[in-house]
Amino acid sequence: MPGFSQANELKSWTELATHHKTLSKDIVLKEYFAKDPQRFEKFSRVFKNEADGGEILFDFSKNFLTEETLDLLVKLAEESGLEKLRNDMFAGEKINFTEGRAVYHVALRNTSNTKMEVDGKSVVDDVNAVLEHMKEFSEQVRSGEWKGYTGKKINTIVNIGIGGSDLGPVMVSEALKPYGDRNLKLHFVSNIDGTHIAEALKDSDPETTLFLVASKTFTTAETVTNANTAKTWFLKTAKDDSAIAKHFVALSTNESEVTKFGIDKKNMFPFSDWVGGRYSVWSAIGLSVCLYIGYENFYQFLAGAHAMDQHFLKTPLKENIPVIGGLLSVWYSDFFGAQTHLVAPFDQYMHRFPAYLQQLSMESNGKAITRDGKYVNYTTGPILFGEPATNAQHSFFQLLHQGTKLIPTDFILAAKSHNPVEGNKHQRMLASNFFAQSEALMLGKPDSEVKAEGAPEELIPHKTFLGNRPTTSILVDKMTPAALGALIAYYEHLTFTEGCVWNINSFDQWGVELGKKLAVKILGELDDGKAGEHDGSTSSLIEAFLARGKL
Ligand SMILES: O=P(O)(O)OC[C@H]1O[C@H](O)[C@H](O)[C@@H](O)[C@@H]1O
Repeated sequence: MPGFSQANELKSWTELATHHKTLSKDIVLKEYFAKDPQRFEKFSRVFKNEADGGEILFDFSKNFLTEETLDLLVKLAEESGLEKLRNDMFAGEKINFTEGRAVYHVALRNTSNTKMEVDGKSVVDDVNAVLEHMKEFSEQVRSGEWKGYTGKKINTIVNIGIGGSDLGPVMVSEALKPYGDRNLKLHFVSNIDGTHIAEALKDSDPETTLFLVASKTFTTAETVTNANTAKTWFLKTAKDDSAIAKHFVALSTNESEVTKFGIDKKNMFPFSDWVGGRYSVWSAIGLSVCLYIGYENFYQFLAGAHAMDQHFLKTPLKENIPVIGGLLSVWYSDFFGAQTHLVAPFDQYMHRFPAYLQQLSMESNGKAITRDGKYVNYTTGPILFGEPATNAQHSFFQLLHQGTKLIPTDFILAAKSHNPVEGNKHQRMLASNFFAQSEALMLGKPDSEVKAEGAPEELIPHKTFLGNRPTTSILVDKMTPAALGALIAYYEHLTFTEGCVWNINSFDQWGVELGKKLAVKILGELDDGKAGEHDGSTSSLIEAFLARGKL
């Protein structure tokens, strides 16, 4: 435990509160740029990705910060024990103390084969053995050497998993679609809503479909139910249980449940309990991605994340890109009263990125209890949301520009498009919006300008934009596997930094449990056809469902 309970007991927190009083009255971003021609240089950082030689430019200069702010925020990180907690994570210490586990997803992408241990035992060989198995298997499936039970090549992959066993694989395979094998059809089935599995099966042929049952625990009701439905569907045609081995593999930590389900141990891709669900795309859970983009690209994805890990581990805090991102988030949440964090990728392939980040951020830092068991005296994890731009501009950006809320926003763009159609015209239009949005959010539009344009007097307030809305712009060279790996790792370490300052355990998820238990109880009532003891609303709703939903 760190030497403090509540973050707002820290000296730097009090100093930040005093600093905030003056800065919040004074800061007008456009004026700060006018006053300081070096502002961009001071507050932007370039990440050099050793994995593929690419760069990612993080421009923090359109945020509410001065050199004093940054120094105080760095002091806050130091006082909160960020360096120790980070080093403990990289040393395999059990920093997820409520579950007695190490937090070691960084060991899954240890492409430099650095010594990494848990309980004094190296994990490097085990991690590499699973990667080797993934390589061999993905090459066999992609080449057609792996055959279905009637001797046909696999052309459809159905990943059955939910939460971290779904969001990472879907997001990454969508984001890296340009690297995908288009002869492989991918389906991701997560929802217990029968529609999800039914639609995937309608589109699949049992002779050529491979099911990946992805579940860390292998006890998640949705996944086990969907997997059993898939098995029944498959056996209806295949008839013989021995055919399962060619069509079902498991990605899990739970060997006994996997074998109980009927999947052979040799078709199981294991990982360890020190991999949290929302950090598991780097593990065997990423097999669908590996099958789709091929092992070399998957390995590059890991290497890009590893490069960001090394940056996070070794760079002084003031230059440390994810640390700055995390501290800014704390700054907005706890001193400016921001409730949200918007992430808008200017990249259609990244359309599931905000959904992925929602689990990463909100399952990690949606907590209110400090590491020593007290209720926090301040606000913690923001509500993260987002949609790809430019679409988002045409829906909810109105609220960003003229609403009453402060919404710290990240914009992400890759300079080089994978599809430079029409002589790159689309890309230039996309990029022009990326620049225009952050500029407009900062500059606003004063009433004098609206007036000068000849707007009628009564419309002037409606057409005026206050501006001074903060944004972080993230410019990637090209969205390669290594760049995406680094970008995800950036958000992971940003989330880590926030949780450390707030002194909460970012690595458990007890909050998900209650709903699951209640659902099991009510399922029994639905099976019996009668509502049990509930409040008036819940029993009436159950009765109404029973009356209307009869088959
Ligand atoms: O991979 P599984 O064990 O099936 O878990 C899937 C998901 O279920 C949960 O309820 C957790 O909140 C998630 O963190 C997890 O990713």
